[in-house]
Amino acid sequence: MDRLGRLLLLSELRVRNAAYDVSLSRSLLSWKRRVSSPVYHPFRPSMCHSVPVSEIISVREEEEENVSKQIDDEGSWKKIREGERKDCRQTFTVSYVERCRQHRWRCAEVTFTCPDRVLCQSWVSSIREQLASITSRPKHLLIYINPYGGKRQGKRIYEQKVAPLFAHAGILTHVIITEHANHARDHLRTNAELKKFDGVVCVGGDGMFSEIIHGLIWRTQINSGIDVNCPDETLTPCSLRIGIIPAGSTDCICFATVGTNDPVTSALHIIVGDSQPMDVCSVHHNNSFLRYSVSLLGYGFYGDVLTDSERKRWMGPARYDFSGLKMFLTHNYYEGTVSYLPAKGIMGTPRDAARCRTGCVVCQHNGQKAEKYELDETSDCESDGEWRTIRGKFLAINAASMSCACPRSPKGLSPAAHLADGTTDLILVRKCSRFNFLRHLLRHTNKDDQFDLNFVEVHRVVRFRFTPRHCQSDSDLELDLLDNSKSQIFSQICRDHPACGCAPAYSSWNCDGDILTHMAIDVRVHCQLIKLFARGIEKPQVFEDLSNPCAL
Ligand SMILES: CCCCCCCCCCCCC/C=C/[C@@H](O)[C@H](COP(=O)(O)O)NC(=O)CCCCCCCCCCCCCCC
Ligand SMILES: Nc1ncnc2c1ncn2[C@@H]1O[C@H](COP(=O)(O)OP(=O)(O)O)[C@@H](O)[C@H]1O
Ligand SMILES: [Ca+2]
Repeated sequence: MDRLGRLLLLSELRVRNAAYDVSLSRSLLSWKRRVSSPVYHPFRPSMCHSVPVSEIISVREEEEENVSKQIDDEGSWKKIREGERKDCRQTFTVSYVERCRQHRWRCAEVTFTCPDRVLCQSWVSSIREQLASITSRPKHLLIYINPYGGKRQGKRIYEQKVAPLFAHAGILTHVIITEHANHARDHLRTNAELKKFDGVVCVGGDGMFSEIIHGLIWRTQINSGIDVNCPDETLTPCSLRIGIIPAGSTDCICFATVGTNDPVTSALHIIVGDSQPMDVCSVHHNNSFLRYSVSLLGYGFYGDVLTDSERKRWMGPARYDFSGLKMFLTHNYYEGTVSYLPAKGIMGTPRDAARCRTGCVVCQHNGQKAEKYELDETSDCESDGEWRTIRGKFLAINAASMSCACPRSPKGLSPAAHLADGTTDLILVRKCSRFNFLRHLLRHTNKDDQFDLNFVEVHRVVRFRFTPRHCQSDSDLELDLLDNSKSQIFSQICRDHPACGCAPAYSSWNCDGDILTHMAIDVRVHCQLIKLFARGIEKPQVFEDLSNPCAL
């Protein structure tokens, strides 16, 4: 009955036949073992537990079987029908989030036995009331499943691991199994009745997530009358949150926002109604819109790996390792010009030791700053800054709008990048020996700093442009994918015959796992344009007991 954490209910109930003092406040459900002597028992299992109300999944009432029976006149047990005995003991079971190793969440349960039915109902209705007052929880979700993503397990993962949890939490779902590429994107753009839903969930990989954001962002801009072809437009943030059930090959967006690629953990973050804002880059070519990106925009190495791996989809996720090794050995470099606008007046640098974690203050600070710039039309943050230009030969040009942590590289391409700070980390890897490039790559997998090498530089930017060296005229810029792949095939042959001395002129951009059809691009970061059902990676709970009010 109050907002100050005072108790709504306090009763003596039983858990596994032991007496507990159970209390409910607006924020916490706690149960503490009653002890006759205050002597400390070092070997007794933890006697006090508490669960934030925000992490309760559901509560259900059930009659306790053995107490609802009684011996009849002939001396045998008979079951009593509901309502026959007012004092029959009742139980209620609370399902809640339990944290396991490596950021995994599981659904745990505790059953409380009440001395009578009235008290049991009072507990169940009080907990339900508290849950109903959490307005951030989704009630109706639109779900897209890519049956061909990753190891082709999307449908099975959803049906076996996720659907039962959503049903348990009372979430209604509308499920669409995609029949072709861009099915989800086009459905979101035009057909989906979005007003009916509190969120969209994709079951698949980064490519599938990309489809969802393209559908949602496009629809939101059209509804607000925004010209998506103009790179200088301020985009309208999407109101619907997006959930990711990982069932793809890299799943870096899920890994970098949750800390693990685990369908149950993701489903639980959706159920509890988490919200994590995220930056989105818009990619334009000559004032026409190409794509959005949230994780990696990579030219050179990662572009070539993706182009090569697309032909090996049948290999599943292993295609990236195979093509990665092949492109490492091929060792192509590309000439071009990169211009960028450094992020000014923001907190954080790409070489920070601190990481973007749940409730990140850097994201909050920079997010508020970006919002202020957008409200104040007289100050244009971009004209305040100064463009810088770098010309050179690069093995890789990567823009990481977030860490891009994934199981292959748990710290990611840019370990200190932030999910929602309105910037992207531009990483330039200049032409170097194979040995040095390997050193750089290996450092993605160990504690050493992958930027601490004299052929690597990294800049935190809000906008950048790239022009490949041989792209001087418009017709060159419009080289299509076919020409590009042809040039790669010929250059591959030339590479194999060093006498020719011809190196490939062009790579392609890998945009969140999609190949772009143009090389000359203009990229701008839009701070916190979308929201996910996630909370960022949680900091390890070292002093868990101290944060537990029962322990104090
Ligand atoms: C020697 C080991 C080097 C390991 C280097 C690992 C760096 C990994 C950084 C990964 C960044 C991933 C960014 C996300 C990209 C995704 O959007 C996108 C699409 O994902 P989806 O298929 O789930 O839809 N995925 C990708 O573009 C895949 C990129 C994966 C690159 C793997 C590269 C492996 C490199 C292996 C080099 C081997 C050299 C060995 C020499 C002895
Ligand atoms: N039913 C479908 N058939 C074929 N391709 C699809 C289908 N649904 C989605 N796609 C496409 O498959 C691509 C890869 O999907 P994704 O779920 O990211 O898996 P992966 O991580 O293995 O690449 C995406 O670009 C998406 O557009
Ligand atoms: Ca960012």
